This record gives sequence, structure tokens and C-alpha cells, in this order.
Amino acid sequence: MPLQANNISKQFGGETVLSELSLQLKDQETLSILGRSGCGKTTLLKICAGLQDSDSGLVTIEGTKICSLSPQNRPVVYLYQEALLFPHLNVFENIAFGLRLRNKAEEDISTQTNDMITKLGLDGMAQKMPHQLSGGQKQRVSFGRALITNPKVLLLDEPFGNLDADTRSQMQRFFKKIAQEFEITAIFVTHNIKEAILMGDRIANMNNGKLTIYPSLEEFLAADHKAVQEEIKFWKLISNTN
Ligand SMILES: Nc1ncnc2c1ncn2[C@@H]1O[C@H](COP(=O)(O)OP(=O)(O)OP(=O)(O)O)[C@@H](O)[C@H]1O
Repeated sequence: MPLQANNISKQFGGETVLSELSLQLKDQETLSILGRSGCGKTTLLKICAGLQDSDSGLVTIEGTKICSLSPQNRPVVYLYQEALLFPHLNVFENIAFGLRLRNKAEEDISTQTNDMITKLGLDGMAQKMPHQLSGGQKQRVSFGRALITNPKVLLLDEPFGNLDADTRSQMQRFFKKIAQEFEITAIFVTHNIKEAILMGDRIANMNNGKLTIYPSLEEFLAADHKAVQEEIKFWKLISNTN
């Protein structure tokens, strides 16, 4: 099992955010997670990534407890809306960074990084600096930086949330392509039901600190999504007031 979370609970002050939440990711699947704003999706990802402690519960990767591992030693990568690139490093060096940390030979770094740049559709951009890239290109570089270290699981927190509609749908296609090519196992948090359906092999809904995972798209569509309906109303309200 690439990632398993058992009975994860988390409170902030008096507020229970996660309540004995459990999930099991299957090998090479993307699990989309929907849920109203503030229900605890980011908190769950951060606990899996080691960026936040849980009050109780256990996270294992391929059967190994990872709770005591620091974020940089966990075989997972947390990516979110902001493509976090080193501003002083070009595309090549941003992608190569994880290999340099692992003291790989220069020749391997060059081959693997150039190969990744091609797979990301970024040929000709190796020397560009992050400020010279579009939002979608920056997110591609972010994925490249993550994938080059062969993580077991990607934790994606609204990764395309900051992109315009066209770039977002381009990046959705890009993700589907690389998910297959790199045999990615991922959790994909999104507010967008269409995106959840497009990206997810399974879809889950977070509500009251728990996760309901639907075994198939049909079962997700057939369920009575009060929380999801509320979420749609919420975002419609926000977009009408902007
Ligand atoms: N470090 C923190 N200290 C106190 N409260 C926090 C902290 N982090 C999150 N929370 C609270 O926990 C709840 C869940 O937050 P979280 O960011 O996980 O929600 P979310 O589902 O990812 O929301 P969104 O969809 O808006 O990003 C919120 O009420 C938030 O205010």
C-alpha cells in the first residue's frame, strides 16, 4: 500500500478538524478529495507530508511508519498552488536540485534533468529563470523537481488553482499524461468537481473530519452530496461578489 493513514485526528484550539480519519491509497491511483472550504483537506495533506503533527493516528508508506521522519526524509512531495521554485536558479538547476542533494554524478544529473525537461515539454527553456516563465510552465518545473526524486506519493493541494481556465485545462491534460508515464500515486485536492472527476481514479469527499471514499465514479455521482452542493453554492457566491 503506497500510503495509508489510520485514525488521524487533529484539533486546533477547540475545533476538531480531523476525526479518526482513515484512508488507503492504491498503487498508481490518483485519489481526488473534495470538501467545503476549511474542512481540513490541507491539514490532512500536511500531516502526511510531515509539515503538521497529528494529535493521534498513524501514517505509513509501503508499510513503514513515517510519523517520526522529517519532511525532507519522507518519500512524499507536497505541491500547492504556488510553484515554489528557487528564484536564483534556472529551470535546469531547479529540476536538478534533488539530484545534487543526493550527490549524483554530474553526467547522470545532466542526462536525467535534460530527459525530464523534454518530458515536461520544456525543451529550450533550461536556462530560463523562474520569473521568465508563465504560471503553467512554473508548475511544470515544480512537477519536474518533485518527480526527479522518485517520490512514492505526490500530495497535490489545488495545484492548478492559480491558473487561468485554459492553462488549467492544459495542465490537467499534462497531469494525466505524466501520471501514466511516471506511474504516479497521488492525492489531488480540488474545489472543482469537474477537475476531481477528470483527475481522480477515485473520488472522496471530506466532511465533519472524515473522508467518504467512493469506489467508483458512478457511486460518487449517485451519492447525495449535501456538502458538495453547499461548496458549489459557496463558490458561486464568492464569484458573484468578486
Ligand atoms: N495552524 C493552524 N492553526 C489554527 N487553525 C488552523 C491551522 N491550520 C488550519 N487551521 C484551521 O483548520 C481548519 C481546516 O483548515 P484547512 O486549511 O485544512 O482546510 P481546507 O479544507 O484545506 O480549506 P480550503 O479548501 O479553504 O483550503 C480551518 O478551520 C482552519 O482555520
